[in-house]
Amino acid sequence: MWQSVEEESMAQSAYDDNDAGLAQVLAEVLEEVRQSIDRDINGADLLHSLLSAPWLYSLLRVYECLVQHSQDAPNPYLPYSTRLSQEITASVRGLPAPSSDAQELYILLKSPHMQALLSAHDSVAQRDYGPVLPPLPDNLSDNEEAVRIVCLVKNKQPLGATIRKDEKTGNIFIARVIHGGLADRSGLLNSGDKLVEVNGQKVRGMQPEHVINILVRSQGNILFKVIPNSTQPTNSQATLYVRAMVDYSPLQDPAIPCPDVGMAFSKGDLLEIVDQRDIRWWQARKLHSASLCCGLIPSTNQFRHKQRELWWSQPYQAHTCIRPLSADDVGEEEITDKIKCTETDEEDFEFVSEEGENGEHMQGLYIAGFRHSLRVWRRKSYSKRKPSCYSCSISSCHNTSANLYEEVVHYQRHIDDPPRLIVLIGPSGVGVNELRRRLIKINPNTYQGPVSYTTRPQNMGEKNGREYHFVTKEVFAYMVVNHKFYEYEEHNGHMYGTSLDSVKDVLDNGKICVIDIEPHCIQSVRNKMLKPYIIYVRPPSPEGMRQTRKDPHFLANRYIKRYFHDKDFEDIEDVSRAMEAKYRQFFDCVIVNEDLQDSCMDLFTAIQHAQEEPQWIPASWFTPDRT
Ligand SMILES: Nc1ncnc2c1ncn2[C@@H]1O[C@H](COP(=O)(O)OP(=O)(O)OP(=O)(O)O)[C@@H](O)[C@H]1O
Repeated sequence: MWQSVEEESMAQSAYDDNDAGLAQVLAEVLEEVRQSIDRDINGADLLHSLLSAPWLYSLLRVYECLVQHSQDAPNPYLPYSTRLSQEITASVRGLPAPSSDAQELYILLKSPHMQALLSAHDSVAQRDYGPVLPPLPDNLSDNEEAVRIVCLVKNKQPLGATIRKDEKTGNIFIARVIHGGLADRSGLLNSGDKLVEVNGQKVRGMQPEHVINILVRSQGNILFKVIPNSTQPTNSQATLYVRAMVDYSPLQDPAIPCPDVGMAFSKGDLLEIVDQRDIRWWQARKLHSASLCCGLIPSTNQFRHKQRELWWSQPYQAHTCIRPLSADDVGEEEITDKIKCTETDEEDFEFVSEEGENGEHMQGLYIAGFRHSLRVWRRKSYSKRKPSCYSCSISSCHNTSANLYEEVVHYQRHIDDPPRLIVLIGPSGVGVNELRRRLIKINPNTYQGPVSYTTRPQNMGEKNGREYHFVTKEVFAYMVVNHKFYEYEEHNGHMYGTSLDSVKDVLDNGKICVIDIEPHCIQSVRNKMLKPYIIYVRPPSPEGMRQTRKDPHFLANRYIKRYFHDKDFEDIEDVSRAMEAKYRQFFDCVIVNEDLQDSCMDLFTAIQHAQEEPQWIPASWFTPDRT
């Protein structure tokens, strides 16, 4: 704190002035009177004897003690900041040699405008801005002891609670209080509380819609009379973090008890589940979302409910926010399931069942592709391909995962852990190979690809274990049957495959293994050992592709190169859209490959991020035993 020399001396004198006692003043007056006696002034003698009287000095000492005490001890009745200011000034006064900063603080706090400001603050802070509750009615009978009167001030936020009606008794209950909502934050309304009155109107026997109308029409304060639920279930379960595996929209879910408090989410969203007390409907919020208020999401029990076929046989009925609930309604058997994505799509089913099936089945189902060796085939195959996962509608692709959610944990790779596997995915032609190739070329000591297996004969100049592991058909078949490959296929009568062990070899050598795979192979590499970080390479718009892919060409077959055509760009965009719709829940990162240099930088940054910063990974990959 800076202070001029002049200010400093003023501060010192102000401090000294306040310190001068009355005794000093009296001593000076006494001296004056003594001089008056010498000058023979009438009455001076009398005044001198009066002022020198010991009792006067005793009185003065008592007075000074009282003054000192009142200055040192802050007034307990003063409001907080004024009192604090007094405490500080008293402490400074008590210092034998206060520093210049302490003196400046003293002057500041003693200045009239600062005291006025503190006083204004205290008077505002002391004012009660809460609503004034009306007095309790006098005529409350003895058996109404447990009644709670709750007054909430209506604002633009929803109440954050739902109600239900017990059809047998006509009673209205608070069905659910949403975490982070107005009712929850008040702490005064709980699920199971019986609603007796709203704004003086008895609600028993009313339809829930009618009660809602009363609430909607109310202005300002809303007065609830409730009988608290004495058996409040405690939320003992810890917060659960999950990744959504499907898209969900409460507005299209006929089974949700109240679509208005439902929370929509998309595949890949990270959700924080804060309340699982209701076995069918959990309360969750999206991670990194600005809103603290939770929403209802279907629980995994709801999803797996055995009666879900029942729902499909029933006509769709739009639900209002308030659903009358009969006593029977609470029975689990009555609740119908509603997750649209449980619908079995034959083609889709075929697609996911691939994992874990035996080799022959896999072969018959799907032709995997090796981007680095057989991309020609894949490009051709898009145009020939029958409607499959790439072209089916988004809704029919909901069944990619058998689960609604995947539990996740925040994971920070330990320095001694092997690097995470880096997986690149993208529609053929988007530039996955180009990016991977450049990454490895720039830093071959850090990045490496796995060596694949093949049954084709070894060419001149090739070395076993460098270009390929050259194996017999029998060995290859044995490896297929034993699920050694995460990807394999036949080309020109020869088999090609990449094994999980080849990937592990690279990782065990401390290098970052970078692979590019077809998306349907994701599940083959998603495991605890490899902890893959999946990067999706997305094409820019067709116009962006056109601008950046003027010169590049791709191999139209093994020997002939051809330039991209407009149709290629449209195809790439279509395939990309379908791929994302089906698999985006598995993507950890998305890179739009427009400018090649920028994309290389993005890829490099993403890989660094994956290896060095905390990431959400499936809980099943986590090893808790590391300290
Ligand atoms: N951002 C880019 N700008 C310009 N050209 C690019 C870009 N990305 C890739 N290319 C070029 O596009 C062509 C196709 O790229 P690449 O072979 O990597 O595709 P791919 O996704 O691996 O598909 P496939 O597996 O079918 O080959 C190559 O000639 C490559 O150099």
